[in-house]
Amino acid sequence: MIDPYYVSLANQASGPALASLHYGYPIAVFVYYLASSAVAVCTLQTQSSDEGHKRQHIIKWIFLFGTLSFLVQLLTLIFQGVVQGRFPLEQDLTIGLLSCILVFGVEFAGLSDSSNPVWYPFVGSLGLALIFEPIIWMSSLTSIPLKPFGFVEVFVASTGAARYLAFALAVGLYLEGSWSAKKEKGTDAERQGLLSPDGNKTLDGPKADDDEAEGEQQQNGYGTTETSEDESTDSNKTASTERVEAPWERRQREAKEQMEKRLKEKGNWFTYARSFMIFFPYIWPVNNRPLQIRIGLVGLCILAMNFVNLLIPRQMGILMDSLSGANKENAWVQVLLFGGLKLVASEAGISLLRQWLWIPVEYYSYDAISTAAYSHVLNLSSDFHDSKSSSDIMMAINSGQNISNILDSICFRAIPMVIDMVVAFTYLSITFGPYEGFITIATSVIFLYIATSMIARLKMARKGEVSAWFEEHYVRQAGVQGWTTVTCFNQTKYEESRYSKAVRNRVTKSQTVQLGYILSYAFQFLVLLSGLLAGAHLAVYQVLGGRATPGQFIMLLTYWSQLVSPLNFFAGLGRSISRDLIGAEQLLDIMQTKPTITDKEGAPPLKFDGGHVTFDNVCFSYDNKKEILKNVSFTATPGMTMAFVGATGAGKSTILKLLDRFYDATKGAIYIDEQDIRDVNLSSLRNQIGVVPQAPVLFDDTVMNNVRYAKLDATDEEVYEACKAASIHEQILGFADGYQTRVGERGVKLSGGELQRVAIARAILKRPAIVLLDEATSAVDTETEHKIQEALRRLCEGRTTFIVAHRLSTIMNADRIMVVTGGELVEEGSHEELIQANGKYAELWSKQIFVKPKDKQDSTDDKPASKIRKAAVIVNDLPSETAKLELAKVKSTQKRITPSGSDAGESDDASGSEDSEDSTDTLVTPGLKKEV
Ligand SMILES: Nc1ncnc2c1ncn2[C@@H]1O[C@H](COP(=O)(O)OP(=O)(O)OP(=O)(O)O)[C@@H](O)[C@H]1O
Repeated sequence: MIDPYYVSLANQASGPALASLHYGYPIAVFVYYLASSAVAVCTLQTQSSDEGHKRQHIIKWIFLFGTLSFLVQLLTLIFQGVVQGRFPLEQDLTIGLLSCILVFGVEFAGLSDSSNPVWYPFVGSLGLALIFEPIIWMSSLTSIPLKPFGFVEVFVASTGAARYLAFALAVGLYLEGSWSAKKEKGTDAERQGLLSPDGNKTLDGPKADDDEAEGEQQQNGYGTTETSEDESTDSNKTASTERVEAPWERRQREAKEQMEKRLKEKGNWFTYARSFMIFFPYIWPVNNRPLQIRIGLVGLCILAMNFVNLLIPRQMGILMDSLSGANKENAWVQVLLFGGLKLVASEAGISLLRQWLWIPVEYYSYDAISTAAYSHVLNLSSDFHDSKSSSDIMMAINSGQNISNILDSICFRAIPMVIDMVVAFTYLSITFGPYEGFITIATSVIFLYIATSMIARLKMARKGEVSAWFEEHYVRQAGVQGWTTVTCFNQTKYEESRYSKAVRNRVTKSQTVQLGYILSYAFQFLVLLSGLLAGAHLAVYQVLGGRATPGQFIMLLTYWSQLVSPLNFFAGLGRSISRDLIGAEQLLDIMQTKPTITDKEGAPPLKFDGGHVTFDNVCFSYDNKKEILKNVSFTATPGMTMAFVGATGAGKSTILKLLDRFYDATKGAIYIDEQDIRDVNLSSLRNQIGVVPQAPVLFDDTVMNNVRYAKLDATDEEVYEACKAASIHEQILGFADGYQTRVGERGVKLSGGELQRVAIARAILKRPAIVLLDEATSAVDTETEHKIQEALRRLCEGRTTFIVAHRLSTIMNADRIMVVTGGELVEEGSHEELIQANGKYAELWSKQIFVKPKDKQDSTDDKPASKIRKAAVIVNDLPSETAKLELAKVKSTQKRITPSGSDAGESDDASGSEDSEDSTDTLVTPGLKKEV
């Protein structure tokens, strides 16, 4: 048997065909491996959740064996070279073997790192090896005369043959494993009945098993009593020790899940990346020719920079040679050229030009993305804003920067760096021969491999650090924000110790991470240093042999120093792109969300004609599951005041939200002056509606600007008039800076009553045609309430008004009162009519007017009367005369309906109301339409 390597050893010049085979073999395997792995990653095959191949372990060791066999052959070659004094060794063969060690070593590492690899890159590499190796043998046999075998030759030949057999075995094992896995799958599926025991149709085999297991778990889990005590204790333990997910972790997890979900939907990275094309008009200045020209020039600058990066080390070499006399160049001219090149490459050269060209483009995209995202968010509907926290939305809008970062990383850093590296590799290979090129590539590959795996290992530690950092931040923020609570409960010491613990925790974690990074950098540096030393030795060897000049040696060193930063950059590129993608994903998610409340195409503006409002069989659900409003129908004539009362959560505020089109009815329709509000222009509808919400939110601005927000072009006089009408003018003048007083965040510097009156002033300034009051008089004292009612009376005068109220005394004069229960209108009528009807409203009314009968009964013996009276005042704010009158009405109605006067509590209530007489305050006049 003749081994090709032996034959090659025997011949220094193996011919161009064999030489190209020696180079071509590892290159073909490596290119195939890289390309097929890239395809596997891009088409998401690496994310498969199948079980790993059962022969993976053994195939992995075969790869290691193959790698070692190349190493053994190389060592034998060196050994033989030393013994026979044949140096330099045959270049093609040596580099071929070195490259094979590198390529199969990388594949071995890849196989070791993944528990469920995509197989075709590995199996295909083995297939290529099985094709190439016999061709190399044949080629050697035909191009080289045979020589007799010695021990070394037999050893080398056996090693090659063993590798070939091992590779063939690996392919066989792979095929056998896949085939038997398929068979098992089939058998499992065949063994499964068409119906599972619980009657559900069985899905595919393993999944069905899982489902069954899950089913069993469920049977023994929630809702059963069979769990043993130990188990339940264990599960309790787990629940109590489970760490609560921090908001930032949740945000990141959700964005990552969203990204993975979308990736799966899209099927591969290419279509996934295409969904980001939505941002294209914000990144590429579509209609801006000057900016487009700038982008073109930036591209030229990048290419020029690549060229200068190539020239500088070369020029340095030439300068050195001119100094040492190795060439005949004028050293002065060369040093000038060198200086010129350095200047061109410096921050004051091409870089300056590139940045100057780029700045307007960069700000164009920031401007375009941020404004578009902000405007999109403002135009999204209530369902979106209800489902997202404001901080999440804020973060997403800021994520526009992430998209620019990705482009910046790829276009301005990755591509030029790849060009730099390819040029360096080619230039070094040409100047110092292919060995030097090989050393450069090998060092780069090993460096990248080590750096990326170290970064991956540090990921957990880094996550812990970020988590600790956020915790520190939250503890600090909670302490400062909740200072009043901390001080009231005298917990300063507790907060101090909590904070110092959080800081200590963070510092410890940061130290671990920092140490990890330092060690990782040291290790990466060692790899680069080894490569540099190997390359430098080789170069020295070449210089001493007269095949290169000292200047070229200097050039080599300069190139190496230029390689370090691209390599570091590439090691972290994957991580930074995936981080930016997660950020961009949040923005993409928002930009792809369509508003649910939109104008119909060509919707006309609302033609207002008095404010006739009709709800026609309106049904509504927030989540399409629970029905919140059920067949709500009513009509409000122009100028009418309509009140909604009922238990909390009954759906009162929802009715107002539908009218203002924060949501659309799921069934039925709402008409204003006989126009379906869905058919008119949204802006014109909202122009006609003024809302005074339960908890008005003011901007952190002056009182003047806050009121003027309702009508941006209102004069100061108009604002004063509105504030006078809202009975707040005098009070504002009493503030330190009058109308220029800042109200603080969300209006915290104003009292509840002031806040509500400013909100009313705003609504008055807007002069709406329809007024919506959602609990506009809650949580204020009687005196203030009186003022607010006064203001409201002016606001509602002559306008169709809808009021939601819990304190019935504030709406008893409304034209029509609707009682809402569980999303349905159960009663309607005026106050008098509803009392007469003695239904739900009368029940609510008597509860409010007769003030806590049960408490009173329970407590009369052991509680001081003053306390009882105080409790009464809070709810029953009718004056004694009115209270007596109302009481008489309710009592007479009850007597009429239940002549026996069966409810003893009611009569007790009556006496209770007597008690409250002297405690009731001045008349709270709702004063809307009717006087009591
Ligand atoms: N944005 C929302 N998403 C989902 N459900 C909601 C939303 N807003 C309100 N709900 C639910 O709808 C129901 C009715 O709410 P609504 O605010 O209309 O009640 P309400 O009668 O005005 O109560 P209250 O008197 O306490 O203000 C409640 O069960 C509430 O939990």
